[in-house]
Amino acid sequence: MFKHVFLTGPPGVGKTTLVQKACEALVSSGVGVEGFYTEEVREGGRRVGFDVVTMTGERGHLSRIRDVAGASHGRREYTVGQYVVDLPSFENLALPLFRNVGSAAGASRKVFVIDEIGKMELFSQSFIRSVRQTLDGSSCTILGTIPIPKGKPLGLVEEVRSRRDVKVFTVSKENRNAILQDILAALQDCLKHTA
Ligand SMILES: Nc1ncnc2c1ncn2[C@@H]1O[C@H](COP(=O)(O)OP(=O)(O)OP(=O)(O)O)[C@@H](O)[C@H]1O
Repeated sequence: MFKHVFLTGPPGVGKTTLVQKACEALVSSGVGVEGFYTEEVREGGRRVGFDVVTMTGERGHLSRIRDVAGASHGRREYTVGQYVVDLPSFENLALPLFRNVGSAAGASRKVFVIDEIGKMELFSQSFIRSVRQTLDGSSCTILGTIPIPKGKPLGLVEEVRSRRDVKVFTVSKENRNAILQDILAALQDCLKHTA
């Protein structure tokens, strides 16, 4: 019996788009949706970083390329390739969402979106703890995304992938236009068991 649904697949294949379509359908059918997704930020045609966007429309930095990130002022820098992760900004926006969904009043018939559990997000130990708590919690269904394995295994990502209560869909260019109904069916099934 699955409790959570995760999408995986290569970068840019359409995971976030599917999460957004699934959320629209869930909201139309009366299911509450909370959480966040990440969105690339472009300036003058080039990608300058990523933002975290909550379901209620709040937005903050997740990362910026080095030349627009500003000076670190001696603070420890967390980087992924050319991107400098803005850990305080990410944590200020994302962590309160977990606290809310974890409360008894906020949890049932609700889907909590975590898009994504990736290298940048995993610099936050508080985020890792919050994800684990939500995965283990009794009444909330997660719709999340994880990257495909590449290079050094990412602890929490592999943990999620191998959990018996997580249904993982692998998104490809071939199936991305046909997989939404299967994702929604899996989520409805999860919700039946957590309601
Ligand atoms: N089914 C589709 N058909 C055509 N284009 C699509 C489709 N789904 C997504 N795209 C386009 O592909 C691009 C990447 O989509 P999206 O952000 O959903 O991918 P992603 O897998 O979440 O990427 P990332 O790994 O960077 O998070 C976007 O420009 C989006 O409009």
